[in-house]
Amino acid sequence: MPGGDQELGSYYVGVDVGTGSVRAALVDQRGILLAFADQPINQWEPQFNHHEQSSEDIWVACCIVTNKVVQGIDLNQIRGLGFDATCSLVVLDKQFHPLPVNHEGDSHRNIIMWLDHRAVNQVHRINETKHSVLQYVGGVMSVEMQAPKLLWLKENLRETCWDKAGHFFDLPDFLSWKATGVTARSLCSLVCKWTYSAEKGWDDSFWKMVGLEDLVADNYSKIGNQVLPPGTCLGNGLTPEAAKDLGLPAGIAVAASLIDAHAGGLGVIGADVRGHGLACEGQPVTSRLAIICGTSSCHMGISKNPIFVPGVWGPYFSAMVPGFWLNEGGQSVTGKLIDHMVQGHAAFPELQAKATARCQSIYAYLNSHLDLIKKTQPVGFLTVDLHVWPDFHGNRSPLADLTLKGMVTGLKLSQDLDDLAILYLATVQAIAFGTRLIIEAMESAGHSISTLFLCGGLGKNPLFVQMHADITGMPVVLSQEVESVLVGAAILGACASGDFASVQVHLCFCEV
Ligand SMILES: Nc1ncnc2c1ncn2[C@@H]1O[C@H](COP(=O)(O)OP(=O)(O)O)[C@@H](O)[C@H]1O
Ligand SMILES: O=C(CO)[C@H](O)[C@H](O)COP(=O)(O)O
Repeated sequence: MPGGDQELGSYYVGVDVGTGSVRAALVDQRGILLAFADQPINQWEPQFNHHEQSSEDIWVACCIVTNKVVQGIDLNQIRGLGFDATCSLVVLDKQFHPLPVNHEGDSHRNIIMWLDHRAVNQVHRINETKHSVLQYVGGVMSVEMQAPKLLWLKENLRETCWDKAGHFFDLPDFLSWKATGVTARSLCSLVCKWTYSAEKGWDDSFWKMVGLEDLVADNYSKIGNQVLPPGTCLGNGLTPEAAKDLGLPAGIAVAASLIDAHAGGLGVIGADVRGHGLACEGQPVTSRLAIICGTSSCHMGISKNPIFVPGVWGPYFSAMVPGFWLNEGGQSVTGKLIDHMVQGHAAFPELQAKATARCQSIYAYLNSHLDLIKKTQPVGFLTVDLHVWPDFHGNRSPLADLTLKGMVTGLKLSQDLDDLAILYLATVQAIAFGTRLIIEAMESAGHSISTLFLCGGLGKNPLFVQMHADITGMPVVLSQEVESVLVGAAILGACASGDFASVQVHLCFCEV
């Protein structure tokens, strides 16, 4: 965060709500992380492909982690707060109380998560309209976006949810509302998940054509009719009530939010890499692809002019870096797929026992086990006759086909730890090949990508990083600060405070 004229000793708090946990960090004016805390969050899967969370649970987790990271510091030094979160749909009634998004009527579960695929029929009908807004989501709307989920609620929970609803928020916007009482939405969420255009606003004809004309009738008050760029200071800042919950001073600046992948992208893509001897030094920022790898992977590439990439979301104007167009490729399950493959294997209990005995994570153990069994060949060759197709939850990009399923070929009768390690390797390789397909699609449409900037939980796995470098043939740059998504969130708070005019960041890097 260069160029600020703020006093030394100013701090910013970033809060990152991922799929599996909430994290907070205290960050100083150089972008250095001084304190970190995390807290797991609940998920419910009441039926196959229905994934739900609770906005109350998530707020409580935000409060726990924020209170922890500011312990022991002078609260007067905290100047700003920024949130990022997954793009899940939060439903509240007209008095801002949670409404159920399920047939059981459990209003605690008031979030349809981003990876929920209940609205298959609805998204199919939306895509059949071939409406022009679909050009800006790669030509095909994803079931993971908000319009199909809203239509599902209208068609399936009319009385218990739809008719009572007063506010539909993207999760990042719910958090900024909860902190400030301001219902303005971030340009990032509305552009990327709700079909809003930064240049033209809402398109009434789309909502009318898909059967959601009621949202137009009340001038979009339920889904947002005040839209602000990420990093804009909201209202009068942190309310006294939210300040008490979070353990922060009332009135500090709170920023309009970002979706989590976009915060990660912001945390790494504009980095000043001078002096580290990196191959990308001197190359334009548009040659960088930020990949944010957690439960899912998101591939964020920016351009000066709009680029239409079939099967890749966008182009979205100013949704991540102001003044640039964004294309967002993605794989719906990556970390979740690796966990699924490893935890479902017959040798998983043995793996857990052996990793625990060595005080290692299961992934560190598996990586060293692969090194043991690879003999003289490079580790990647262990999978010459075992292959995984990774679309266990459909394909987000570039095929944009939610009906696709996963596949494993080359299985044998044995199920020992060697087999588990090799299956894990094949899964990681399949995910990296998916990234390569996304890059190829982006390049055929006009992007020119030469370096990958990787962050998120999977960035902590050296095998995952190395396979991405080997399979794409591109250098992978990692931030020395592994929690880049949190740095992105804190940058928002720093901008909202007025201490910084831009969202650029200085970090240290190493190259794979
Ligand atoms: N140290 C690590 N080594 C290997 N994998 C890791 C490590 N830490 C996290 N992961 C993997 O990263 C994924 C979660 O990443 P994270 O960014 O925390 O997700 P989310 O933001 O979706 O909650 C999980 O699949 C987990 O197994
Ligand atoms: O759609 C997305 C971003 O546009 C993400 O996939 C979604 O927000 C989940 O993120 P994560 O895998 O980090 O939990």
